[in-house]
Amino acid sequence: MKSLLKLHTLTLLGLAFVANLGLQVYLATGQIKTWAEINWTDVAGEGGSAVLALAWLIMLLHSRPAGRVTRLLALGLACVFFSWWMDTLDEFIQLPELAVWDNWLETAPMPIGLLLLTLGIYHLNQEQRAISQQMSKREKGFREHRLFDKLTPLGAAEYLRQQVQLALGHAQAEQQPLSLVVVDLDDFNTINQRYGQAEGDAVLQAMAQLLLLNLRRQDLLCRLAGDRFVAVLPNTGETQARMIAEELQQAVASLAHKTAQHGERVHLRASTGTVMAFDEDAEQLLKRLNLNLAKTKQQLPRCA
Ligand SMILES: Nc1nc2c(ncn2[C@@H]2O[C@H](COP(=O)(O)OP(=O)(O)OP(=O)(O)O)[C@@H](O)[C@H]2O)c(=O)[nH]1
Repeated sequence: MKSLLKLHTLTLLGLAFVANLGLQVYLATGQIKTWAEINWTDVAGEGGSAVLALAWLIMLLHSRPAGRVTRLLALGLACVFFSWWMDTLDEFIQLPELAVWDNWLETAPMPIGLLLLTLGIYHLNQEQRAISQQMSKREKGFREHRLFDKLTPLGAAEYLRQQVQLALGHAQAEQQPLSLVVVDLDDFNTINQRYGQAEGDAVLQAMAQLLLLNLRRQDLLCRLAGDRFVAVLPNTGETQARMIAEELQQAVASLAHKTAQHGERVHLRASTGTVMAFDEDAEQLLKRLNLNLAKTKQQLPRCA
């Protein structure tokens, strides 16, 4: 309540001043009614409405940040309150028969207040729409964020599937070849075991950077899972894809990654696989790519 008073002192003081001014004008020009002359049903109806309008105003000021919408709604409610307040006052104070100005004081603020409230609600509606748009953008951003790998700056498996599907569409439309290359570290598990998970993470991050450096601008690199990376190569036939795979394999073997703890060189080796797209969907193409890699892996001598 204290903070509410601090923030909206002027509004509330202004309203208290105007309400008091109305009371003083009525007291100066009229006469206080006797108990018997007071219509208590009117007092309850008009006074109750005034109290409610004041309660709405306080709740509004308490819950909304300062700004145009709050100003319009607050002013509107203040006018409505004032109108009902003056209405209530004349239940207690008898004004001269000939006075007409009191009608203006009671009636005029009401339509002005309702007009301001309408304007306020209109702008509130606009404000809500803008907020909803912002929220849905954020939600989309969040959903897309989930498509990206947390360790490397690369797209993750779902993103890869989506991009392969798109690339297949483009390749078909442009009658151009499309190939995929998979690069998978050999015995990566041993690196984790020997140097720890954190060092394993560092190796995967270095791998991502290294592969990116060795690919062309038009290629897209994603992390399919664990130590498995897939590059989507547009406008690339099988022979060229094999050459790129070979280069990537050599780059991995030449990488002199040093451990963070003792600066020890970690010797890396990778197996690769390639596929060129035919008349198939992303799922089938990736399956073929994984099978191709599995065949290569089978031929590897197993490390102890
Ligand atoms: N440090 C680290 N390890 C991971 C991450 N994701 C998966 N791994 C580990 O990577 C290892 C992958 O094991 P495997 O699929 O057997 O691969 P590999 O040891 O390279 O064996 P081959 O591929 O057959 O040569 C598992 O031990 C996983 O726990 C990660 O984000 N960080």
